[in-house]
Amino acid sequence: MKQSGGSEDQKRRAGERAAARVDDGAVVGLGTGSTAAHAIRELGERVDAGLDVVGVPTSFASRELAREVGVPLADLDAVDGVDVAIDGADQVVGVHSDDETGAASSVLVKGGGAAHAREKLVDAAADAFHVVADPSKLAASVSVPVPVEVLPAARTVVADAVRDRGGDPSLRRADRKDGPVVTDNGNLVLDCTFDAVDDPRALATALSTTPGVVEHGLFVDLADTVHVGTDDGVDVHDLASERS
Ligand SMILES: O=C[C@H](O)[C@H](O)[C@H](O)COP(=O)(O)O
Repeated sequence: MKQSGGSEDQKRRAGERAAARVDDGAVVGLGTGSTAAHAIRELGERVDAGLDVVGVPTSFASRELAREVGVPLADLDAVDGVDVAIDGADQVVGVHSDDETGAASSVLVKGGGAAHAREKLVDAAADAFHVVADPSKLAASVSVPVPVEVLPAARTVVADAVRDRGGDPSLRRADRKDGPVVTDNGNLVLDCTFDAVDDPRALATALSTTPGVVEHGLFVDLADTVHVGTDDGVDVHDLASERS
């Protein structure tokens, strides 16, 4: 499921640039995935150099990495708010590296690592949500499967509901375990392929209102800034200012 055509250097540039924007004293949402990991490592370096931050992890993996690099941690319900979240994406729709189209709105597809439920919770709670990506993630429309985390007992009824909307749900299987991927929350993931997603907002609402769905991977208009690491720098798309 997890694929990215981007290079590690591109991801590192994006992650480091976003981490460089974190102010002293901030509560920081720590995203999941290989690109967000670069931001967490950079935050660790900055903590070593004296930066005072508290990280709110979005997954077992981001918690482990933050512990390893020395970023102090707190749970979401133990902080007064989240100042900034830094997170990756499997696809960033509506932002183009050549600025062919405006970036007044954006849709992210997340959940390639099955972390999207906690990611959405933390990213949406943040005053500023910085996405970190490489150019391979940019797309004109949603063209990757949409991950849907479901209660285990709901997998067949949610799969039926997805089919009713023209989607093709597939239970995510584990790589090195027989059976399905089980999320950090003890749930299952349906990867839902749609031929065309003409109205991502409508699909997001439909999925959110389907009983048994814990969370889906469509993040509509949540991102404030997208940092796209390139071969020689970082393209920064400030969506918040373009929306206002
Ligand atoms: O569940 C995982 C997350 O949504 C990740 O942020 C997303 O899959 C992107 O990961 P990566 O930066 O490794 O491509």
